[in-house]
Amino acid sequence: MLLPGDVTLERIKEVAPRAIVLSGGPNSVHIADAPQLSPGFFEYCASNSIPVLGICYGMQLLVHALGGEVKAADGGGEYGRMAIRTTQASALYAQDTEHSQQVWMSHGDEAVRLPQGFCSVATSEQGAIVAVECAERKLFGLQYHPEVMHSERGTATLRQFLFGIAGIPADWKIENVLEEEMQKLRQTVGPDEHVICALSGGVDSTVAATLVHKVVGERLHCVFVDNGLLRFKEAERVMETFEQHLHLPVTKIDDAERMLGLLKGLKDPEAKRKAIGAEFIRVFQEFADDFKRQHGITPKYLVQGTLYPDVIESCPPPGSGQKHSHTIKSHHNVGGLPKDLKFSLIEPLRELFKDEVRALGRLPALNVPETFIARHPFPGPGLAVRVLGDVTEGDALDVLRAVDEVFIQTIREWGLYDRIWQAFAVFLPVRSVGVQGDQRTHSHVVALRAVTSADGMTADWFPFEPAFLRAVSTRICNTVRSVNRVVYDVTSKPPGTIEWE
Ligand SMILES: Nc1ncnc2c1ncn2[C@@H]1O[C@H](COP(=O)(O)OP(=O)(O)OP(=O)(O)O)[C@@H](O)[C@H]1O
Ligand SMILES: O=c1[nH]c(=O)c2[nH+]cn([C@@H]3O[C@H](COP(=O)(O)O)[C@@H](O)[C@H]3O)c2[nH]1
Ligand SMILES: NC(=O)CC[C@H](N)C(=O)O
Ligand SMILES: [Mg+2]
Repeated sequence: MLLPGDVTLERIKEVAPRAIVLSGGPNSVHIADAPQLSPGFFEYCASNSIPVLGICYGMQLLVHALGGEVKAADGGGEYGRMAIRTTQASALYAQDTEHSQQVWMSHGDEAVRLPQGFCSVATSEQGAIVAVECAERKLFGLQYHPEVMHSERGTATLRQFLFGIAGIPADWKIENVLEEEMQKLRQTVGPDEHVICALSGGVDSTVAATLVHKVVGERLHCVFVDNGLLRFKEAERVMETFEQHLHLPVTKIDDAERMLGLLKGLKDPEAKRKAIGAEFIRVFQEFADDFKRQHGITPKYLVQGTLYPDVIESCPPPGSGQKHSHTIKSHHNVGGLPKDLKFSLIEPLRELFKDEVRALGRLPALNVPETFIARHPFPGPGLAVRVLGDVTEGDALDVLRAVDEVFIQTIREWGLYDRIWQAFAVFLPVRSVGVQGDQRTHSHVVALRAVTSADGMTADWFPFEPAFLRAVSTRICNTVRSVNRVVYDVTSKPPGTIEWE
């Protein structure tokens, strides 16, 4: 169960957890209204023998609250890949002292002095204390992020905490999620009510639509929006794939002209995201109004394939109690929704991560075709977050479509598509000088990005062979004549994000 950072001890007692994980967060323990542990927290955990694991900010909070010292790191912090090694036997690492691994970091503060009874059990390459414990009181802290796939032994460490130290049974199953979500739907949607599904051709909305269809049948109406921000021939390809593989009725709505009109002159990434989110909803609203005119009934519900990362990165919804998290970017389907939304949202995947959604879709009960499941994610705001600045300026969208197509086709030809989480091109608002056919050119620069990830929360750049990069760059400059320079993005997340805006 997820509880907000300012949860009261009374609420924790009601929930009666068998273990507590204190998560990371953007704050520093020294900031006046940073989240704190409620009075009596440690006494409650000790008297009920509840193990506590603090991760990143959570570890800093444990150290600070129990009398240790946390300071801004001298070297500026650690972001992305870092090597760590254990320094002594510990419960958290199951007494394994020969333990070194690559982990993912994202912090500017560090513990420099530990509370009484605690010891440091691992340090980073840069010398930071990165794992601490007071095994006797079952208190543990990790400065790095064991929950992300790029932390090599992170899952093993979490398993040791939950199943070894806390003794919790491992009984979470994706089959149960399917059953629970279908049950919720049966209770929510009345027998004569109609439902619209925002369907993009991506993994999430396809799995969501298939799940909802199992419950509401032909009262589900899928809407695919061509917002003018799709990739090369994407609208045709998506409609064709739907027809061949997914036997659900889908209406395609062409909204390109209106969407691009709204984006004209917008440069700020958040302004663009908000405009796109609002326009998506306007299209669904118009579809609902048309439906009412034709059938005399207004669809009340809107299904979206929203995932938990979309919620984490977007503006925390009012009333969610998550006042301590930062808006990284407003995903069009969460933070980009207008305030006067007339639909009730149905988001069966809202608490899941992409790897879990893929597992859900592959369950025999849903049996979503692999062509949807294996697709790279593509964001709803589409190429608008890949053309930096005003997307309507010049030929940016067309150039980007052409480059992206060459990049993806080359990846497929080299047999790399399934080894990459997501790959795409970015149009930069700069020009560079080149020479082609002995002539001077002053042309576009594009960046290529390809990353590995499990859930989009963290990512690493994909290590293409030099021969691939050489081939793809030559092919791009030869076929897309207005591009004379190609660069490859070698930034992990953090410190970057996957998309550039
Ligand atoms: N072009 C579109 N038309 C209709 N709905 C869309 C469109 N693009 C996005 N959406 C809605 O917004 C949601 C979030 O988009 P997102 O890209 O995260 O998910 P997805 O497209 O379903 O899956 P993926 O992440 O694999 O691309 C979708 O699940 C869908 O409900
Ligand atoms: O539907 C979406 N609407 C959005 O507004 C949005 N923004 C980012 N993304 C996708 O989310 C994942 C993480 O992206 P970032 O590292 O760029 O935040 C990556 O897979 C991104 O492509 C979005 N998907
Ligand atoms: N990821 C985190 O929890 C970061 C904690 C804190 N904001 C820091 O930068 O050190
Ligand atoms: Mg998508």
